[in-house]
Amino acid sequence: MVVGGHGGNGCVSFRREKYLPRGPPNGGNGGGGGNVVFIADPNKNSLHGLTYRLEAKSGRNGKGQDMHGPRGKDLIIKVPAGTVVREITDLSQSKLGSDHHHTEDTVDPSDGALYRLFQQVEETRRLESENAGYFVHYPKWEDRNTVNHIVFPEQYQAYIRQLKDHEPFNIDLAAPGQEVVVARGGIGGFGNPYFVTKDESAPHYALRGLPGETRLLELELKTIADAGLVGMPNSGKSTFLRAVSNAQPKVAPYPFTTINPYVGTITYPDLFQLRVADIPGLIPGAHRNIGLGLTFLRHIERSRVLVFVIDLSKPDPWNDLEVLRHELECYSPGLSHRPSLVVANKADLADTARDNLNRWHQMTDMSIVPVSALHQKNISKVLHVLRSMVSEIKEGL
Ligand SMILES: Nc1nc2c(ncn2[C@@H]2O[C@H](COP(=O)(O)OP(=O)(O)OP(=O)(O)O)[C@@H](O)[C@H]2O)c(=O)[nH]1
Ligand SMILES: [Mg+2]
Repeated sequence: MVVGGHGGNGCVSFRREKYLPRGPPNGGNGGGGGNVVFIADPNKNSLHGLTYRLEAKSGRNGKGQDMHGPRGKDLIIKVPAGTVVREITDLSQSKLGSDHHHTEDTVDPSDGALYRLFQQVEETRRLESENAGYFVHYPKWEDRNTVNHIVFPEQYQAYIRQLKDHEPFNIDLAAPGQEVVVARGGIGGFGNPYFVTKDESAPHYALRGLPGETRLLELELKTIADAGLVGMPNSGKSTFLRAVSNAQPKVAPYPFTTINPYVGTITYPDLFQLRVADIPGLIPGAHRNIGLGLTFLRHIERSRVLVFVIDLSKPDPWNDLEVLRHELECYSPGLSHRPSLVVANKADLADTARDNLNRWHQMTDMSIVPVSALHQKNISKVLHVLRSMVSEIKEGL
């Protein structure tokens, strides 16, 4: 939930001087509330550490002697580049909620918590619209002031209109440095000098500040990588990423070691860099979300080149490639045709791997690069091919 800071109230006050007991009005305006701002930061890799309620500071109230209240401080939140921000106006629209699972890289409270948050937002909105107390009154003047005829300042009206009819967000913070105000701070109230007219030289009222915008947002990190490692669990994707990049994802001899995408950077000798995402393993049925498949498929969608990592020591490794392609295609038609290369891993496991490779070569003209990620054999061949593929795509953009 994001909440803009409350606007400070305007002040009702009059100048007091020794020989001038009822001086002109001099109440300051309230400061506007701070905004909640998201900014895409290329150095952030996950949404960890974000709290469920992000609230900017309120503006201060105006004071006598024409002292305007200072604006509330903005709350600036750095999110990873590639974060998609969606506003939830109706729980059934929630993309993540409907996947019935929760990953660590998304701010995605359990269904119950999500529902409660949603109710809170609705409640806040209701109170805002019912809160008719727009005015601050001079002490004991509540009953004497007649404010029904007062026309609100245009800025104030505009803010109220915008609170009522804003379009729900759906923003892709893809570009580093891109920023968006996700909840605006409320406008500050006007002090009593604003209401001076020729008939009313001493208004005994001022305007209250208005609440900031309150919104319920859903954040999803869609990793943008040059290449994504796509493979069955345990095929050696993480081992491969460790071998080629600065990243140190966990490697273990069992499936689903990797449960969150992990992005590593490969630096070539001439300092050219590529970002490679280690994506959790896919299994048959992933497009129906089996094995948390949908979350992982989303990350694949954002990789320019797909690197299929296939365990060459298993029987019929080519079947794995077909299963993976099928899952990609079912998730997003056309995805399986994205530029790709096949890394046949565990080529060091002698007998089966060599036979498999020979048979595979006979079956297809596709380029299949045998490697041993574990022993770092033939890795440079993959890096060479990968670089030329990515460069070609980038030049074409
Ligand atoms: N012999 C051999 N074993 C390998 C090779 N590459 C990876 N392994 C082993 O295979 C197992 C799985 O490796 P990981 O890198 O964790 O596999 P993964 O594809 O990331 O697995 P998930 O994260 O579960 O999807 C580990 O025990 C690795 O040591 C290789 O080239 N040769
Ligand atoms: Mg892994």
